[in-house]
Amino acid sequence: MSKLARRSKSKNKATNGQTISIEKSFEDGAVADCSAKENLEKCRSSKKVFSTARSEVLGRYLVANRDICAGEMVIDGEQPLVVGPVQQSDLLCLGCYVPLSFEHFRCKKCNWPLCAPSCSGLYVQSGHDEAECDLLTSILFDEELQRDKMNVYNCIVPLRCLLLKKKSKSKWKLLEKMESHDQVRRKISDVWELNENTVVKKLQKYFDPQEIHTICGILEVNCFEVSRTEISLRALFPEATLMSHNCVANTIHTNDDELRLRVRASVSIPKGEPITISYAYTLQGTACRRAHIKKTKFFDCICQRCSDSTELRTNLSTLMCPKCNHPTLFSAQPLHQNAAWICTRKKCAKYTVSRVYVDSSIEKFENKLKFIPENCIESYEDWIKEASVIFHQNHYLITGVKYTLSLLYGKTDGFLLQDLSHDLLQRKIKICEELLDIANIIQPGLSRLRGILLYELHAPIMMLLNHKRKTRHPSKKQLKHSLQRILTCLRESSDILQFESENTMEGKIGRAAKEALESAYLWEEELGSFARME
Ligand SMILES: C[S@@+](CC[C@H](N)C(=O)[O-])C[C@H]1O[C@@H](n2cnc3c(N)ncnc32)[C@H](O)[C@@H]1O
Repeated sequence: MSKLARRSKSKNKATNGQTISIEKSFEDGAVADCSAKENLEKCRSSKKVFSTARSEVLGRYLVANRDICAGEMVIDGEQPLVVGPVQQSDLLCLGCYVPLSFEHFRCKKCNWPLCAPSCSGLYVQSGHDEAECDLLTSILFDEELQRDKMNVYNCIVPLRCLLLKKKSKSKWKLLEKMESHDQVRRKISDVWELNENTVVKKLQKYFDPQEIHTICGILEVNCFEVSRTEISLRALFPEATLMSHNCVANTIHTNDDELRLRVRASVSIPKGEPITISYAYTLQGTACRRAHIKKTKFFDCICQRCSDSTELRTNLSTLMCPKCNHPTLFSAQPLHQNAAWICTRKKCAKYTVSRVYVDSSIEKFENKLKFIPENCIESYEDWIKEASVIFHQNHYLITGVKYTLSLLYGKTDGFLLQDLSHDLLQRKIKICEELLDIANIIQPGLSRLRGILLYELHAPIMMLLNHKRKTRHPSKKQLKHSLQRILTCLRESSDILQFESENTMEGKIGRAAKEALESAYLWEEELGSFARME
C-alpha cells in the first residue's frame, strides 16, 4: 500500500481563520541534519518533520509536526516526478540536457536533438525514453522555429506528464492532485492561447485537449526551476510542491546533480507552522511580487510583509516625499494596487501622490539602468545618487543595484580587492552591511542571500586588517575584533552554502568560504589564539 493511501486525519489549530485537517502522510519525512550541536540529538530523535494540512485559502500545504531547528533538513533529496526543458528553452539534448550548438546529433528515430547516440539520458526515467520517442516521431522538431526561440520545446514536459498515466499509476495519481487553476487560466487569453498553440495542438492527436490544458496549468503552478550544467530545467516534486508561499519564507532549497531536491529550514520552525517558500523574487517590492504571484500562481498574497506598507520596516517600496524630501511616502493600502501614496509626516498633512507617479518613477529609473554598461561600477554609483532623490535608500531598485555592487567591488578589473582604496573597501563593507540588515528581515537565517553577503563582507574586512598590519601595528583589541568578524562571516557563509551544487555561483562561493575559513584559522593561530572566541 502506498504511503499516501495510509492517511489518517486529525484536527489541528486554525490557520488564516480556517479550520484545517492534518493528513498524516509522507511517513518517512527527512532525516535530521541540524547544524547546532546542542540540538542535533533532539532533531535526530524524530524522523518525521512535516504533515500535509489543508485549508480553504491555501489548499494543501505542509505543516511542521514538531519544532524544526534552523539548518535541519526538511526534504532530503526528493526525486522529480518529471523533469525537462523550460518554456522557450535554448537548444539542448533531450536526454541529459547539455546545451547544444546548431550542428548536433539527432535521435535516429524521432529526429529530436540529442548530444550523442550514447547519451546517458537515453531510455532513463528522467530523460528521453522509448514511449516519448515513439510519440515525438510525429511531432516535428522545427530547427528554424527553435532558432527564433519559438517554444519548440514547450510540449516536452507536458508530454512526459501525460505519459505517466500509462507508465506509473502512482505517479499519475500524485500529479492529478496538483493545483491547475483551470477556471482562472481559461479566462487569461494569452496564457491559454500560448498553450493551445505550442502544446495542445501538438499533442491532441494522442491526448484529450482539456487534459493537456490542465497539465499545462499544473506545470505553471507547481514547477520548480532546477539547474544542471548551467542549464535551467523545470521539474515537478510531489512533496515539495505542497509548500505554501510566504514573502518571508522559512526554508531554502537547492537541487543536486541528479536533480533531486533538498529543502532545509532556514530559520527554526515551531510545531504547527506552515513550511514555506517564496514563489516570488524576494528582493522586489510588494507591488511587483504580488503582480508576479497573481500572474503565475493565480492568488493574491496577503502575507504579513505584503500587508505592511513599510515591508516590515525594510522600506523596500518606500519613496521620498516630493514635498518634504523625507523617505516617508508609502502606499496607503499595499494590498490595493491602485491605492494612493501618502506622506506619513505630520508636517506634510497627508500629502498624496497617485500610483501613476510611483510607477512612472520606477519605470524611468529601470530604463536608466538598462543603459549602464555591464560591470561599470562608477555608473552604478552615479545611478544610486540620482535615484536617492526619488527613492528611499533601501528601495528595491537601489537595493538591487547595491547587491550588484557588493559582487562587483573586489572582482572587476580596476576594482580588484588588492586595488581598492581604504574608502572603497569601506564602501563595500557599508553596502554589504546595509544589504544584510535587509536580508535579516526578508530572508532571515540560513538564506542563500545571507550566505553570499557574509562571504562578500569578510573580504574587505580582511583587506583592511592587512593594510593596518602593514602600515601601523593595530592593537590586540582591534586585531581580535576584526578576526572575530571575519571568522563569524566565513563560518556562517560556508554553513549556509554547503549544500549548493558545485557548478553554481553559490556553490563556488560556499567552497571559497570554507577554504578562506581554514586560512583564517591558520592566520589566527599565527597571530595568537586570543581571537577564536565562540
Ligand atoms: C504549488 S501549489 C501548492 C499546493 C497546493 N496548495 C495544492 O493543494 O496542491 C500553489 C498553489 O497553492 C495555493 N497557495 C500557496 N500559497 C498560498 C498563499 N500564501 N495564499 C493563498 N494561496 C496559496 C495557491 O492556490 C497556489 O496557486
